[in-house]
Amino acid sequence: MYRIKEIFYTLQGEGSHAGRPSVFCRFTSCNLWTGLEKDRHRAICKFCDTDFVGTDGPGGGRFQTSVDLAAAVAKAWQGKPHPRSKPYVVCTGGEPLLQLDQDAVDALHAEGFEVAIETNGTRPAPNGIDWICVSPKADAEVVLTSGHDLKLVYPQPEAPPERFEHLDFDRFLLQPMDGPDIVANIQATVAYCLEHPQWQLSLQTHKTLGIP
Ligand SMILES: C[S@@+](CC[C@H](N)C(=O)[O-])C[C@H]1O[C@@H](n2cnc3c(N)ncnc32)[C@H](O)[C@@H]1O
Ligand SMILES: Nc1nc2[nH]cc(C(=O)O)c2c(=O)[nH]1
Ligand code: SF4
Ligand SMILES: [Mg+2]
Repeated sequence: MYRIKEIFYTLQGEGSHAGRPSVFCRFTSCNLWTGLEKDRHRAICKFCDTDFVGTDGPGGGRFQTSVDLAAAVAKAWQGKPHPRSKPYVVCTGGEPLLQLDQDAVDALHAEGFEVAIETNGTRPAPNGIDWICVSPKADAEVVLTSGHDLKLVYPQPEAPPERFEHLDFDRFLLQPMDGPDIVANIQATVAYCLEHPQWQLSLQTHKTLGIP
């Protein structure tokens, strides 16, 4: 059984696929925060911008089988078929790797999707995921040490970018931490990238665009 907060169609807002039409499948629950505001101060990850509690969002629910889940994702896709572009699903959360298993990846592929994931990197991934974005958190060990994007929210004083530079990723991105200090964080992120060109800026474009 898969517990899903919401399933929706939008543009990928962040990372190296920003702008790509995508179905977002947001898994309920995270291993680094309960998702409740009363617990935020003692969470391992304290800056989360997302509601991943429950199954009550648009398209959310409990899906008994991987085939049911993949069918719901396919139903959410609104793009016209094209020979050179597959439908694209981004599994996120919450922490998707608490639930996303080999069956679910295979069922999404069987529905014709290219499968992407946004993860905190603290759990191993099933085989065959087409695009892996790991976003490390200061106080949580990364076990998923290879993938496509390494997207670090910046600044996290206990997680400087140098700590991750040796990992096996195609791209290294810094994403300004949203919250009360967003203006200063954008400035600091731009300055860091200009000095360390192995890092590139990732903005959360969906927030500026006012889309989900
Ligand atoms: C909500 S998380 C869900 C996936 C997974 N749990 C993770 O942390 O990667 C999706 C993305 O949003 C980023 N994120 C969360 N809160 C943020 C914030 N306040 N500012 C910038 N990025 C944030 C995460 O680092 C991650 O890259
Ligand atoms: N448009 C859009 N792009 C995103 N990229 C990663 C997101 C996430 O919450 O994982 C996200 C999101 O919530 N919306
Ligand atoms: S690991 Fe991801 S989902 Fe969990 S609290 Fe942090 S940003 Fe939110
Ligand atoms: Mg988000």
